[in-house]
Amino acid sequence: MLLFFLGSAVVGVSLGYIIVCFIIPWLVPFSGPFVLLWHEVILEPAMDWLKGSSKPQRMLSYVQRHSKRGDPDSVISTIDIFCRSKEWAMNVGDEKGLILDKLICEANPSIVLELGTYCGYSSLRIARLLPPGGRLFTMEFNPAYAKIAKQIIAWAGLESKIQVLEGPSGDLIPQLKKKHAIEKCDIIFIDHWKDCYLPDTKLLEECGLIGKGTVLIADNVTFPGTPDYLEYVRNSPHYSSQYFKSYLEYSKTEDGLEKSVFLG
Ligand SMILES: C[S@@+](CC[C@H](N)C(=O)[O-])C[C@H]1O[C@@H](n2cnc3c(N)ncnc32)[C@H](O)[C@@H]1O
Ligand SMILES: [Mg+2]
Repeated sequence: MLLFFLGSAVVGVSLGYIIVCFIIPWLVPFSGPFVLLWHEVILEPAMDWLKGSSKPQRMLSYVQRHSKRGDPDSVISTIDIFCRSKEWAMNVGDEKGLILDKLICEANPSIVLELGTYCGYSSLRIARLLPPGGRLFTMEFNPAYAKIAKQIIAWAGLESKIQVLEGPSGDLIPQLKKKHAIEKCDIIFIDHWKDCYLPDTKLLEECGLIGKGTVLIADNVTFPGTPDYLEYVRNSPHYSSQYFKSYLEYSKTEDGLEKSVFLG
């Protein structure tokens, strides 16, 4: 009887070990829902509990230990290394990031608005490519994320180009013209919660912040997906829209960016 229990325990522990160490890591890169479930719902809370810190705090500390201060490219690649080798995070990431870089360079924007800052990864990607005098306004409603983003931005030396606006986009967008003297946005990078893409686009239109030539770049239009937003920009006579296929950040699941130019 004792032998039977001991044998079952050994088999159970071995099976658990194989699942945790081999099967899950093998599955994770291939399945989008699995990436989010494993990293955000299981691994992140476990790491928070074990380390007594949050993932953004661990990312900041990794950046401060491994990147060159004042060098945005070094900070960006250090965050990518952290996310590929340590902990997945919801940055636009290195693969879609290259597409984003190209779209920013093509538009040569003076005023960029970003919806969804998180730790400031995409803010750095965008701001480092702005022409002299160019400014990025980025909105974040989670104060803990905004605090880390400001520290990462300062570490990269880009604080003079980036203004982190704290609060819900729905409240901040109507204040942009008066409070920040913005006439219209040249580029809007949309990367906050997916059900906000469409209402915030319509709000930006109502507030006159989208004008002829404004380029909307929306992340994660395939995964997790933004069907109502895509339906709107792809069928509206006011937009010319194009899909850029890529992969969900730090994974092998298909995702992409949608570029939509406002035609007036
Ligand atoms: C996917 S993350 C942004 C990632 C970032 N753009 C990057 O690539 O590095 C989305 C962020 O948007 C924030 N967020 C979601 N909905 C928001 C809203 N309505 N207003 C302001 N921030 C929002 C979340 O707290 C989260 O930090
Ligand atoms: Mg995203």
